[in-house]
Amino acid sequence: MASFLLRHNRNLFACSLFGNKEHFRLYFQFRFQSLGAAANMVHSYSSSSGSIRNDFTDLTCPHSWYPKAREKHRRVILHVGPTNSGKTYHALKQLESSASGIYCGPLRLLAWEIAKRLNKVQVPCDLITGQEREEVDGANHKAVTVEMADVSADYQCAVIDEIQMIGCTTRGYSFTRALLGIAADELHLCGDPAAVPLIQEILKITGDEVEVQFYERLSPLIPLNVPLGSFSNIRNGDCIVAFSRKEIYSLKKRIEKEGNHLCSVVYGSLPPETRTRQASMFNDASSEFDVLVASDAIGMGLNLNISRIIFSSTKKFDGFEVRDLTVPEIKQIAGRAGRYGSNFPEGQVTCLDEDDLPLLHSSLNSPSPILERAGLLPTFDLMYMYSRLHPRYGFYQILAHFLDNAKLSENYFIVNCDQLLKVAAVIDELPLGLHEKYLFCISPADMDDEILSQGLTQFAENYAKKGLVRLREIFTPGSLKVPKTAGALKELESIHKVLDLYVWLSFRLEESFPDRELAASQKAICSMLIEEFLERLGWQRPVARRRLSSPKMSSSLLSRDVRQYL
Ligand SMILES: Nc1ncnc2c1ncn2[C@@H]1O[C@H](COP(=O)(O)OP(=O)(O)OP(=O)(O)O)[C@@H](O)[C@H]1O
Ligand SMILES: [Mg+2]
Repeated sequence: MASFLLRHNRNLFACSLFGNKEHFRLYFQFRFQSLGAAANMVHSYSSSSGSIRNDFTDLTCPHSWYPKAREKHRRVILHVGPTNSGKTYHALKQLESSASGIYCGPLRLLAWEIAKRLNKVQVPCDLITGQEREEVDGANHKAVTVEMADVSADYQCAVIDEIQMIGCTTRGYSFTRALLGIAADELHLCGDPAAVPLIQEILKITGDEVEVQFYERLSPLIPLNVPLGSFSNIRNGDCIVAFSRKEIYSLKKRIEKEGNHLCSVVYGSLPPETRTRQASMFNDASSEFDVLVASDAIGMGLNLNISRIIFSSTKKFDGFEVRDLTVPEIKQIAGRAGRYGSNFPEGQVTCLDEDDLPLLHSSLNSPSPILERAGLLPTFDLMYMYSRLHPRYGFYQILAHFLDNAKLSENYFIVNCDQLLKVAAVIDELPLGLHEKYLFCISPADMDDEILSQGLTQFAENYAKKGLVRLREIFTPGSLKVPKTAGALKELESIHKVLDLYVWLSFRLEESFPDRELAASQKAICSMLIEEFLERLGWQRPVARRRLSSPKMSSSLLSRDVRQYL
């Protein structure tokens, strides 16, 4: 029975994640309600049109996918205003004082920050992300990344942070799911005022009660009229923002060569635990790492001890083209300077290049464009029901059909599914059930990363062959080394992502990916080696400040296939 369900149920990971019978029971209840809701939707569609039956691509009523939330009359409070205006702070106050609750954030770093904060004020809080599960005794609260929001549980209070990400072209659907699906008496949404009209429009149909609270910035943010000038003008508390790994490392080297500062670095593809430690070192006034070089990975909600943001450029490559930063991007990033309660009561913002100043100034003075639509992805249940009508279709065809034929109301768009389609194209020939294919497709695998794509393919192939994937089949004995070049560093980051993917799969297909602990320990070694590289890079003070010593590695290396990249 259990293995059957593993093969067919998208939300089962919630059961293996929370792992008890009660959740199993709730899960079934939810699942059948959900299927029932979708079936009703189909029925009403066919009866109203008379001609089209079983149109599972009708996504015009996504609120009806979440019957548990629809049973509630939710009080929804929108906390909106500029960055650093106390939006999250006020929502968290409500969460802290509630008997049970959930915080959903866009970043693992934010979920970690909130879990730590709640536990510190004696509100036991679990931390759940796609790859972590830290349970605290007696916890009735959870801090999660938004993808992990549990729409089958009942909460007194819920917070969805950075709600404007509902318009994100890739992750928007997770925010929509949380917005429509979380069954809470009180739902607090924090973010940019640009999201207000859309949220109000979407929630008109749910019967929820919506109120809006506006906030003002708590400490001043001053756009400077002059660029940085010489690197000798860098000072304690500065954060330089750059948009490529190469530039981040070159800036770190350049600043450290001047001899007065040490730089922490934070960027998206660093292991999250490394990012957290780098950010903590920078935040710690007693540490020697007093300057931060970061990508826009710092741009959301984080509270860092930054006095001045310096944009190395106001253009970035977004995967398709080099384009100007948008108004919300500039405001979010600049908003990290001079956080209320930090070491710097006033924030400043400038650029390296004088030519970038006009865009910086105009963006800081402009409102973000009003959000028009929220992201959506067809649920697994809908795709499953559609697949039963077309048993010969692979997952790729099913997904492509939904993308081409989905009917949407004007408040929604279907998110960019390029990554899902890339994975589907690779695994569709394997003898896997639809749910298993779906899982591999939504896993955190960037198919443009060659090592990661190869890791995912090997996991899927081994799983299809034997139903069991031992990490040692993918990794062979050997030794990971401290990278010596930027290229080797990038490869180690990718290896970390392969291990991360194993851990992610182990939470969803628990019996088939049994080596979670081994994968987690290898991830930790990767992070330590990367951190060692970061410490060795650039100018160093003579005193060893190493906080982490690399353990002797006995075994664990990538198999021949992946090792060729080392
Ligand atoms: N009333 C308050 N008393 C004490 N500290 C506060 C108060 N309001 C906000 N803060 C602190 O100010 C900082 C910024 O607040 P918060 O993170 O809530 O801002 P925000 O509006 O959510 O910003 P962002 O848009 O960047 O997420 C945080 O460190 C928070 O703890
Ligand atoms: Mg916030």
